[in-house]
Amino acid sequence: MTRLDPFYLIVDSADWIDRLVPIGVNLVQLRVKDTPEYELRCEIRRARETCRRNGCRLVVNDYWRLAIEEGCDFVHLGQEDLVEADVPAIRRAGLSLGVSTHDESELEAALAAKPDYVALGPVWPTILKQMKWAPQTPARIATWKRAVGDLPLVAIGGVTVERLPEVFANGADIAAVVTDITRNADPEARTREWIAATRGYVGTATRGTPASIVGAATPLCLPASPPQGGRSAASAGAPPAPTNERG
Ligand SMILES: Cc1ncc(COP(=O)(O)OP(=O)(O)O)c(N)n1
Ligand SMILES: Cc1ncsc1CCOP(=O)(O)O
Repeated sequence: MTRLDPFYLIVDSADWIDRLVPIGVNLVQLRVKDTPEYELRCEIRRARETCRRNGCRLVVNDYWRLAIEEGCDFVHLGQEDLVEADVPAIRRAGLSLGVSTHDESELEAALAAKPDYVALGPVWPTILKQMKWAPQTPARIATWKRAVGDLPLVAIGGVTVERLPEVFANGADIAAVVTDITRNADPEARTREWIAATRGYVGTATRGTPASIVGAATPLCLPASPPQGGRSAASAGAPPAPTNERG
């Protein structure tokens, strides 16, 4: 069991990971949308190598098959992804699992999958994406923490450095962030602020397998270009990938 860092950065490219992880990020999610598989595989591979070099845990959002194939050790699934995913296969491959929740029935479904963390969101309004759910409010973090007990609880949605004391005071173990960093005028400086503001909360969340023991190094991809014959070099010789790689 390793500790999950209380600062959980979520970004949409390996470029962001190259830029921010070396500053001292210990837990990062690659959340890429609407990208062809060959590019995704390259993004995951680059992200994984940067994280490996910097001792950072990499969580791959949605694409659990690619995460397994690329030797990653942590995936995040939303509720729809969870229904479609082969959770036993994820576990057999040794990956840890985080799951999104927005209401009680989703929490029940998430807990049934025996995840390594549960995420609650959006705690505050978010500008990242349209949400079907009203903001949960910080008080709801406390309700969720009572329900999940020792399981690490991630608070997500509208979280800023200034809101961190409220996030942790209500029982979250981990605060996840996108736009407070990526849309800041100085993302590097904001990342440093996040790191400083979360150090006092290190040591509460402990699920997951050490990154260092999972997956072997594989070559990085060349800059994204469509593979010959529609398959990436990494897939050549491997069994045909399912048409829908999304977890
Ligand atoms: C830590 C964390 N929490 C929640 C989410 C949202 O996941 P999901 O519900 O699958 O929505 P998308 O990210 O796919 O838009 C997350 N990615 N990470
Ligand atoms: C992906 C996601 N799921 C719940 S809230 C959210 C967005 C988080 O982004 P931000 O930190 O910018 O509000």
